[in-house]
Amino acid sequence: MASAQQAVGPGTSTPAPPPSPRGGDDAPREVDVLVVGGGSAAETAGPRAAAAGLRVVVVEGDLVGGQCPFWACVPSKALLLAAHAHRAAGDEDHAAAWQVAVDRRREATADRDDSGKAEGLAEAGVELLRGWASLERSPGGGGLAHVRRGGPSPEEPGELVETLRWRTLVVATGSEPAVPPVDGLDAVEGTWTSDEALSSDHLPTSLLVLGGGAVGCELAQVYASFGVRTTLVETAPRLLAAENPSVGEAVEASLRAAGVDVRTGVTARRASSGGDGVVLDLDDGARVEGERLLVASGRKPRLQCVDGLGLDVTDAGALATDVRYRALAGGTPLDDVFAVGDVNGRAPYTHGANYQARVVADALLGSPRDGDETGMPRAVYVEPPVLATGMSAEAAREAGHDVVTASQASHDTGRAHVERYDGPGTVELVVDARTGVLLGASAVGPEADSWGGELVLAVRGRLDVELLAEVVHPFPAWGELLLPAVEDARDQVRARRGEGPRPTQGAAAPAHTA
Ligand SMILES: Cc1cc2nc3c(=O)[nH]c(=O)nc-3n(C[C@H](O)[C@H](O)[C@H](O)COP(=O)(O)OP(=O)(O)OC[C@H]3O[C@@H](n4cnc5c(N)ncnc54)[C@H](O)[C@@H]3O)c2cc1C
Ligand SMILES: NC(=O)c1ccc[n+]([C@@H]2O[C@H](COP(=O)([O-])OP(=O)(O)OC[C@H]3O[C@@H](n4cnc5c(N)ncnc54)[C@H](O)[C@@H]3O)[C@@H](O)[C@H]2O)c1
Repeated sequence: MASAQQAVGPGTSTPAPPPSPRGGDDAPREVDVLVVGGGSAAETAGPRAAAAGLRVVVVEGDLVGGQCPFWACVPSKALLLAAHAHRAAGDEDHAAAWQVAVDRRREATADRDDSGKAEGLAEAGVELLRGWASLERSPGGGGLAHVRRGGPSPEEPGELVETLRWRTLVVATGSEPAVPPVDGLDAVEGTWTSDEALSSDHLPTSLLVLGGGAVGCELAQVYASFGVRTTLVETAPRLLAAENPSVGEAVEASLRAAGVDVRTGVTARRASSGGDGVVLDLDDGARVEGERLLVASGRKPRLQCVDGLGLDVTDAGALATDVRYRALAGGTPLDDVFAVGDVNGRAPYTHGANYQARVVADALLGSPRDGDETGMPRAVYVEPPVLATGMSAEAAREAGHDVVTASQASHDTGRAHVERYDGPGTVELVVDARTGVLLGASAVGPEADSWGGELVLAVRGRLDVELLAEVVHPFPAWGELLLPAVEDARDQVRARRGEGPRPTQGAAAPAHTA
């Protein structure tokens, strides 16, 4: 397997805030808040705590900013936008368009120069210490952090540069690609994780994508759009399998339209070198090949630095936390150890990390509160994009809700008529049949990542379909799509209550009329 990202960075602390005091000549420096991992979560929590006068140190072994700006969200979105534009232009010069995309990706990621991010922390009064941390916790609370520098990863951290004493610890170490149990995978040349797929300048002739989650779907659409013969293999019966089925169906149609050979309901069993480069044997007897194999089969939290702290770990391998993101030990929340972002596995998105970090910052400032992730959005930036929030219908039923669902095709509204949109996409609502409260929703359609924000608010606000049916959207905005589905759900809820549907005033206008 290709190596993970290289250790980068000048290898020095960013000089800004005054150094924290030492406890004595040889005693470690003391800090109020130690944040391990300088990604999205740290960039949110650190400055908030420092602004309140706390001595905050962020320890980062790689790039300040973490995954999102350099290896994940930003480069993937830069490539996706370039890919959508290239497809829309109908241009056949894939090599030239790929070069434009790579240039845009470089610009968007500042060529992986994190100095601006480091300066941002310094300006916010946060001390940055570059290196890999390993941790100890004292029986009475607080503990030590040993920071080593020069090695490529927490497993090979390099020389000890400093030991700090912390009062409160925020573990924000993110996640790394998980390697699936596929025979022979380790021995095969030409495998990529998303890191390589988002940093390579090379446009392969063919690509195998293992996994049909967000990474697999987004990157399959990117590479196929630039003429790469792309095959995607997914174990589940559909893509984005945790969402309502209409999501996976629409995304599959989009990927197929971009030329991706989508194979769902099959598992890769064996990988070997041969053919175009890499060969995968699937459990349905088929054999597929590609110049590169992108392993996009999930990520696992990075827990190396907390080895030995006795913290609880979930079945999914994440740090267990309570609703205030306090780490648990023996089932009990610790007041001096928090875990935020991908490392706790609760909401593995940049906005999830940022939200949790805001909640933790409030606790650090003496105003603890529970986090509430109801309505946490899940977006996938294929074209047309996906926006899902709250529970899928299946998850709601499993949680014990009596559910009604209602849907509306994205091409069946005035805006679609104006834009001549006849592509895939559906809005689907998941409503509690007893209360009429919107439990969840998914939307696939043009700009759904933007107008679907209204569904996030509705789920987070626990709004009911009676109220939602009174919300008026401007004509001809995409948001008008919601009304027919909302009215359908409302009428189903009324019927369940024995109220019967009430005729709707000015009911959903025929799709293509003003
Ligand atoms: C390909 C891809 C695309 C994505 N696209 C999106 C998207 O469009 N939108 C979205 O919301 N989310 C997206 N995500 C998810 C998003 O990137 C993560 O949820 C987010 O970056 C998590 O932030 P974090 O702060 O928890 O961790 P990270 O950003 O991973 O930061 C953790 C940091 O900790 C450091 N670290 C680890 N161990 C130690 C240690 N012992 N000592 C010192 N430092 C350490 C690491 O070097 C790393 O920099 C994407 C993910 C991938 C893989
Ligand atoms: N737009 C976004 O917000 C965005 C974009 C990309 C990634 N992310 C985040 O990054 C993380 C990782 O995403 P991901 O897509 O890698 O993981 P994922 O867990 O969402 O999806 C992995 C998929 O791989 C499949 N799979 C596993 N082993 C397989 C095998 N042997 N053969 C065939 N299929 C197999 C699984 O069934 C699953 O559907 C997630 O937390 C995701 O939310 C977010």
